[in-house]
Amino acid sequence: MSTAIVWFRRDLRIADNAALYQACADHAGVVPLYIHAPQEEGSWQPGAASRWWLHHSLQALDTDLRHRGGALHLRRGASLSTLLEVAARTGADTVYWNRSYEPASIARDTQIKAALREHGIAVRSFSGASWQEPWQLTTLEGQPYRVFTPYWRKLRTLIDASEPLPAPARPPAMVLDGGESLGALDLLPSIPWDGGMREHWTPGEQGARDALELFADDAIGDYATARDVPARHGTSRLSAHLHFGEITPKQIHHGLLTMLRQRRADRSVDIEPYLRELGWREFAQHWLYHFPQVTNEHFNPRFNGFAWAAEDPEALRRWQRGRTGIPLVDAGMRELWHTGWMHNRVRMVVASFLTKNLRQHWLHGARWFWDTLVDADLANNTMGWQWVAGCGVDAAPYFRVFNPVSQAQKFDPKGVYLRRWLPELRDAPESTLHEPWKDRGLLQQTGYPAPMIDLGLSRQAALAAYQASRG
Ligand SMILES: Cc1cc2nc3c(=O)[nH]c(=O)nc-3n(C[C@H](O)[C@H](O)[C@H](O)COP(=O)(O)OP(=O)(O)OC[C@H]3O[C@@H](n4cnc5c(N)ncnc54)[C@H](O)[C@@H]3O)c2cc1C
Repeated sequence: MSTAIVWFRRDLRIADNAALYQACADHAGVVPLYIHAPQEEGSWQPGAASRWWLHHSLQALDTDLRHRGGALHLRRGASLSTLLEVAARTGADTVYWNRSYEPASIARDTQIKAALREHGIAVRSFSGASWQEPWQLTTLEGQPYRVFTPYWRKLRTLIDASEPLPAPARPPAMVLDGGESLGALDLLPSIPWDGGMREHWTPGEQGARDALELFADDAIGDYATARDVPARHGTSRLSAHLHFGEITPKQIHHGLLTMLRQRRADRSVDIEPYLRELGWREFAQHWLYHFPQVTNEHFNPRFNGFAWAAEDPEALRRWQRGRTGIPLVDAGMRELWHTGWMHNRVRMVVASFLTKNLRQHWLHGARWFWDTLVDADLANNTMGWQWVAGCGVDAAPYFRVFNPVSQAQKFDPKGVYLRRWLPELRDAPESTLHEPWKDRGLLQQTGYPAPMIDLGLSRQAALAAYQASRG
């Protein structure tokens, strides 16, 4: 009887899992294994919110495997020695995995593949949760893409809505004793600050499917406009599920079309704007694959001489806590703290405020997001921060400084989002809600802070710094 190990990593699902599917087809015994080895993720080890999600996602995967007569074998320690040990114990002759594309994972997996082969153990790796491998698309000149639109045009021609792989017909039924308990991985916070996350999220494959159904029922119809309204549940909220590989773009595409066919007499729903956003995710992976240094360095070297302000711990603290005195910035930062997620438009606004009005280096923001986002993703987060800061790929020009007041007036005119996250301003009249500093009495009564910085003057200072850095 031949035995294989399926090494789960960022693919915590059973359906549309090529590694699992193939291992179950080719081997009588299959050991589903997860190795907790955060030290192998370089300088970007998972933050607190990601660890919380991971705990629950592993639990969900284990439950699903148990329903099929298997169990997730949990270990911690170095991946290579653990794989060798589990292979020796079970007699496994092949290790299966789905690829991850972050620089540290690529380096580690290359090494592990070679070492396993030296030990006579075969390795079969499969495409991760993406439409294309990040190295597959190139420009006509054979170069990586640096502009999204042509990248997406090309990628779109390669995407079809074919059916994703089902769960394996013969499930992995091999149960090993002697692993770690989930609790022993120490992923949950010791102080219970995770109530808001529990309220908002259901990690795991079923949670991802439910989120997709909700999106198909409620929001896909007017996604193109509603996606910019932070008070609405107008986006799919699938980012963390995608990051942990609980669902794939292929499943989303096929699933949406199927659900729309089943539920709607009206066939006119256009899912293209949504697919395009998934394209940004893939563009980020492509970019990070070709330019791995960007996690810590400006992509545009012109910014190497930029005069970022000195690190200001007090300013950073006010931004992190949502006490800047600028309502949309504070609402977003508090949404993040409470739920582990922030609406995309508000992410752009808070990032612009930090990197332009406060002129703090984008890495300070990227690190905070890394620790607090349930969807913290090295490619997307790095691209998002560098894009807003102006130094990234296909980035917003530096002089585009988001004005948090006009953004709130445009996308949250009645202040529904602001009132939701800023209890101090819940009863503020619409006339002053967006600029509460215009009513000193309101600030005194409510304790909401005065703005920590003048938006107009700080914008001018940022633009002057940018001009100076260009020489
Ligand atoms: C400063 C900043 C930091 C960000 N950090 C992250 C991060 O760590 N992880 C993360 O997943 N996204 C990040 N984003 C991108 C985006 O904000 C989130 O993907 C989105 O808000 C997630 O919500 P959703 O799933 O409802 O999105 P939807 O609008 O439903 O989009 C569907 C999916 O498309 C992908 N997507 C959408 N917008 C983008 C984008 N701009 N760039 C890349 N992929 C995108 C995501 O996988 C998302 O789940 C960041 C954006 C900014 C401006």
